[in-house]
Amino acid sequence: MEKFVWRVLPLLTFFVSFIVFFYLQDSYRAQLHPLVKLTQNKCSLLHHRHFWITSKRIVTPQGIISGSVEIKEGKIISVIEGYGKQGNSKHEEVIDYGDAVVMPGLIDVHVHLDEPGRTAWEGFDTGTRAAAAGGVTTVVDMPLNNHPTTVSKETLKLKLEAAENRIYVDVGFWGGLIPENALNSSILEGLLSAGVLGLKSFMCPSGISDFPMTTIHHIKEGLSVLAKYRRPLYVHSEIQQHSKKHLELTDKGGPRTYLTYLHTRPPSWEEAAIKELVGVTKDTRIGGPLEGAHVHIAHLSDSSASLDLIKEAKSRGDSISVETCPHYLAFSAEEIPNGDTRFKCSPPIRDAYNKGKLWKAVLEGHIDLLSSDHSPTLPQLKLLEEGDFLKAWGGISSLQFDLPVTWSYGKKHGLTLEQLSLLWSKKPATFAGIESKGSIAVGNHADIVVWKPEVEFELNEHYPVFLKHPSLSAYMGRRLSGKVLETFVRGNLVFKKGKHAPAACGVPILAK
Ligand SMILES: NC(=O)NC(NC(N)=O)C(=O)[O-]
Ligand SMILES: [Zn+2]
Ligand SMILES: [Zn+2]
Repeated sequence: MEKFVWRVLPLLTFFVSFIVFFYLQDSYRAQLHPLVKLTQNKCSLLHHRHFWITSKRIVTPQGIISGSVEIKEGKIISVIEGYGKQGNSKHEEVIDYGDAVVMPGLIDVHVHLDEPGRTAWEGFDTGTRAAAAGGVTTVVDMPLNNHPTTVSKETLKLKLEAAENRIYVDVGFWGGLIPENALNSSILEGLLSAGVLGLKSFMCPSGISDFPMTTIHHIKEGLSVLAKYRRPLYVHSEIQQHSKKHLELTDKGGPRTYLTYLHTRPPSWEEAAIKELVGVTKDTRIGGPLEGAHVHIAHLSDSSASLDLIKEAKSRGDSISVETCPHYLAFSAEEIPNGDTRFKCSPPIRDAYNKGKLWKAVLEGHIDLLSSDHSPTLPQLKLLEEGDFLKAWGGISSLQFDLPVTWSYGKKHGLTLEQLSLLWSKKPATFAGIESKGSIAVGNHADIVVWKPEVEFELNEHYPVFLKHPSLSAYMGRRLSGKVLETFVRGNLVFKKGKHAPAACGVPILAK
């Protein structure tokens, strides 16, 4: 027995010290170099910091090439022609994507993440996981629906605290322009100095009590501060045109009928707002009193008079731009089923004729960029059971599907991959002032989506949707083409084959 103990004991001691040594070494490393450990092991599903991506279809500012992109420490350091080729720095890992499309990650500048305060509606964690799964590598968060709203440097700080270690893609922030801060330039300057990328205001009630609407007078005040910072004003451009009495008279068959809702918010609301705005944007021209300021029209739905006003202002040299959203390009009023409040948004989805004209404007370059206006809520506030279009929350949930939806509907209208990339990456980057993103070019962040435009899938209950409330999305049940395979944010592989990287390593983007 004693002999046996003497034989086993050294072996046992060896094993125990072996385990203790590795345990201690690991925790020692973790304490000394937490960032190094995080970067190498958790931020990315790929453990290389210097590698190549090669594909037969890479969307670059010079067109689609068959070639390779070299990525080092989160940045693009070279782009060369020739599938499978490596430049001077050979011997690095090469990821071969064959004929899958390699494109700049999408930049969605109009997203309501609702945190802090209404995390039950969405949140930084769920919203940015959904973004990563959809090839969206940057989102810019709206200043409302979160509580409190982002209208001062103090409330921006709450946003930043809530976002810490919880964002899977990079996130910028819009600040809110409301009557209170419009009349107090020191609050606005504080908010802009704290790093919001620009301001957002509403010309009609926002549906959120601590985000009151602004008149054109407040907007002028806001623009004079923004001119100094050379940052844009983002405007929900609708002005209420008639009384409640009038709304009742135009009731087209009760609150469950989509036409009833459509008639409560006619295109004349958008036209009235844009008319007032272009009266002010003339001062943004070079040499004008508001030079440096810029007005951006949120979610344009009317492709007639409103669009003409914007085109005229642009041709006169005003600093103005406009976006529309996938839901105005995918759906038309005629096809919205009675009571299906998933489709309620403001301004409303209009008829098929309007949609056709909107596509034409997109393809001809009159609409500068696309954004989701992802604005979820709780299922009970969407009134899915009741189906009351007048009382339900207005907002469409779509963040994860920006790419396949735009592609599926756009390709029928002749949308090219280069146009898709301009509308979803380059133009939004320029508008938001984040020039280090938005294109596959040397020196830029390696924010990349790898996807297969030809692969079709059905958005059914088996599809992995990462949004907080998948059932709210108007796209559920649709068959789409364009499957996202992998997403890189600053060289970190944050999403692959339905899985996210273990740690949320997105960073806040603050203007300087
Ligand atoms: N409070 C909101 O989120 N409003 C949004 N609602 C929509 N679009 O229906 C918006 O951007 O106007
Ligand atoms: Zn809006
Ligand atoms: Zn919105």
